[in-house]
Amino acid sequence: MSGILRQTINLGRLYRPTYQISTRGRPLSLRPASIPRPTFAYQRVRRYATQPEEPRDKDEAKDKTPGQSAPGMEHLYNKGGPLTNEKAGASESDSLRPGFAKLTPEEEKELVEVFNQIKKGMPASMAEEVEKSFQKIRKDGIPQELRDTMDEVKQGHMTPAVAARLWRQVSSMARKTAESDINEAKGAQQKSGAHDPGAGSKSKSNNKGEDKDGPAYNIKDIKLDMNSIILSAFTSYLIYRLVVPSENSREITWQELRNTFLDKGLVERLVVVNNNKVRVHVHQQSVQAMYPESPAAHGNFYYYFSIGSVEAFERRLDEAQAELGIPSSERIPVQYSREVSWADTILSFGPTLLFIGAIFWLSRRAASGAGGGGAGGGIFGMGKSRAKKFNHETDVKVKFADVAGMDEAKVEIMEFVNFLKQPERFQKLGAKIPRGAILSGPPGTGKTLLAKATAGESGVPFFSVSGSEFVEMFVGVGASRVRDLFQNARKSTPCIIFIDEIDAIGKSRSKQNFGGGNDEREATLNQILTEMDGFASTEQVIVLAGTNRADVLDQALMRPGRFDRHISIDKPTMDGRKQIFAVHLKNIVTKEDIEYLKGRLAALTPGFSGADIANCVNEAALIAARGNADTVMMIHFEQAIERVIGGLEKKSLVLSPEEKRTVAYHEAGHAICGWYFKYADPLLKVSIIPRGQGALGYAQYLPSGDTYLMSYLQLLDRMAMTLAGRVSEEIHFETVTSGASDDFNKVTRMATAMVTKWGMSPKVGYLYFEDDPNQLQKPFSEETARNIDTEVKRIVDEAYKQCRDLLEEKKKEIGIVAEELLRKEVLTRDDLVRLLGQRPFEDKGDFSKYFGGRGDREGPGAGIPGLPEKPDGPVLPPGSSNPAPVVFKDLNQ
Ligand SMILES: Nc1ncnc2c1ncn2[C@@H]1O[C@H](COP(=O)(O)OP(=O)(O)OP(=O)(O)O)[C@@H](O)[C@H]1O
Repeated sequence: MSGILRQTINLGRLYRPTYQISTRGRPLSLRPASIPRPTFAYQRVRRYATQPEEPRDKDEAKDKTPGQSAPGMEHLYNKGGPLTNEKAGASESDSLRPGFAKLTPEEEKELVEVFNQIKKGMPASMAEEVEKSFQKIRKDGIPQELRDTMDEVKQGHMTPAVAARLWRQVSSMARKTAESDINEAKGAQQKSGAHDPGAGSKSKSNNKGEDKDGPAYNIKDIKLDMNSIILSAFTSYLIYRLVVPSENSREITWQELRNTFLDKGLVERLVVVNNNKVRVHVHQQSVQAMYPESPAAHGNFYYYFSIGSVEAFERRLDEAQAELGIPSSERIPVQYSREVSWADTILSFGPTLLFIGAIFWLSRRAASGAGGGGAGGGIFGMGKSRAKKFNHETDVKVKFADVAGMDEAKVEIMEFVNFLKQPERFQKLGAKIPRGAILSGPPGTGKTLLAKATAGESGVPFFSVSGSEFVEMFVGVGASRVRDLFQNARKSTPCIIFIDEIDAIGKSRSKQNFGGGNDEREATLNQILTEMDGFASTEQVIVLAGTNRADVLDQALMRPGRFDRHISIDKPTMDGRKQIFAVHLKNIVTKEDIEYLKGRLAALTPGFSGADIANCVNEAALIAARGNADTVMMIHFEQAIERVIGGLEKKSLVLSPEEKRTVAYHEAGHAICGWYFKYADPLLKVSIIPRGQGALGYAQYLPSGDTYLMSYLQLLDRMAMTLAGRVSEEIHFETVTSGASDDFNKVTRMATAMVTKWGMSPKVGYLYFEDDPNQLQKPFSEETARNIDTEVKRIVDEAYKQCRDLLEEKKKEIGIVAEELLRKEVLTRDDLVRLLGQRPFEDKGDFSKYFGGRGDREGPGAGIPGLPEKPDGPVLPPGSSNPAPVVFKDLNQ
């Protein structure tokens, strides 16, 4: 603004008679020197510093006729030169719109350049539009207020507020231009309508923008008008040019400055910028009078020259002024300024700003995701639920018929299906349907399958998500995903949500806080609780959740109104396994008698989960395919089962003859005990081929059925049988090996359970002690501890004695079996019958049915549920601590 003021004052001064100027003082604000000066001295000021020098003689005046270029600067604005203004005719400036200012020649030139640039490769129609816009700017100029702001920017006052003003003015200009175009078009139309009555009637409807034939205008047209967009772009470009002023200045040399401006008194002041550049501010009116075509005659232009050092520049300037005879009081003012360009500042702060901006943006996005939920919330959609939606028509094809062997669970869950199918049946009696059910059970028992089948039967969409998918490192994301999931579910009611592994988030809050809380998990759990509470009782959203650890779940989840039902799904029974085999055998090509096959396989696979069975069947098919068999045969199934139980055969592991011998006698000891103890499980197979992890030998026993109770005698027989490997080593070798450690582990656990849980020790009594590893203090006294230790030892010793007695007695038989084992590596039940004769006890039930009915009956309740075929305690090589698969694991639970 101050620049503009100064200009007007200068303008006024230029036309004042010289005497006025010489007698009247100048405004104080402009010239700080208030020292009284003689008129002479004042006039000298005019001549050298603020006014063009008057021609000393007429000849000189002739040389300086207006319209001439500054000497030495002709190349800049000669005819056709870059700064000439030949195109801007006087007639065009006459047609300026009120409030508009014309473009300067160099602005116009830049426009031409930009236009030529963007026209390249542009479709003809669009180029035409651009051309039109260009002509419009040339003709109309730009609004004066915009020009003022641009001048302000030029003076170096570019603040965010000025930038915002600029932008507003540019857009307003674009809008006004578009509006004027529209008005012109309307006017033209109305004019033509005046001659044509038909068209006139149409023009009425035009006002409402409803004319179907002619162009209709409304506010949308203005917003999207091509001209306005291009106009905006052009003007923005001009502003850019102003902000980056390289094009609005020209470098000159000291000589040029002297000859062209300094000597002629055209220099108003000099500004030393950043100690390396001097900006020359000239008396614009004087320059305009002397060199009308010079770009310096316009407000937006200045010359500059570079300097090596400020001192050298000052010296030179002093010398020059001294030469010109300028008195020291009237010398050209020199200012010193330090300028940092707007763009440079932004660039230097750029990385920091970018970083701060990125963090701000990310946190905003995360917060919006966490807080707002809804679709697409969160950082990269983080707050969005990852639940997979299955469409009941296309994706969920599972029906209850595909879920075998869990009849009770099916009955329980059937109620949900009925509710989803016929809600009114329940509602009319005022019944509230359970909100959800927790399906708990060991891995692979078909919890997900059952949930899917529920959706398949009810014919509703099914949202499946795992509990761990709610857990993320960002706080609030879990809760947000829960919200999103339930929101989506509500949109597709009736539907079923299935949250697998809910223990990942639903752990008891008091338990998980032990040793440090987890607020994120707690917030997620709270959100689930809230969402489940939030259902209206008529809302048909059923939430099913699966877990292997129902015991760790928060009680709040289990209360009525949330997961009202608790459906426990155990590993399948013999009958269940048969049914599951039947389901999976449907897809297998086999010529075996399916009825017999599924029975035998079920008998062979006690303790298998549904997933194990599915895997076994698939494995059998793979083995058959590997052997190029046409159909899958019994042998393939047996190999598959063995592989699933014992692991892969380790053919690469070569044992020394001594080690092999030890393993053979160890396994023979187990086999003999299994054969001659009444309550031992019937032996199916014994092998000394290393398998799986660290197991050097392997004996497979087969419980005749699913057993739920174990007698003292049964347990004792089993323990004796487990110790048989070590006892056999003791009897047949000089020394013993480390291979029986896993056997001892099992025996100890079994004996401890007998004493502390099953009330089988008269000395300890009928007490139950929880063996919680997190318990810091034992729940019994020192004396009881001592008693437990003594009793455990007594029971193990008893089992040992029983085993030793038998093996001493059957030393010869052990030798026979061991030598045969060394020869054949694998012995089946038939081999044992051949070597030892019929087992002295009768086999019963499924065993006799599916394994030839040979042998004798086995002891009552020989099997333990879930622990059927037992890879016997392995014989480990010395130094190895890797135990064989745990056999009696369930006894401790
Ligand atoms: N009762 C069953 N009838 C038929 N197939 C079954 C049954 N149970 C399990 N399966 C088979 O096992 C596979 C895995 O079962 P599913 O995923 O339902 O187990 P899960 O209990 O959810 O396991 P996890 O607890 O590990 O999530 C099923 O796809 C199916 O092939």
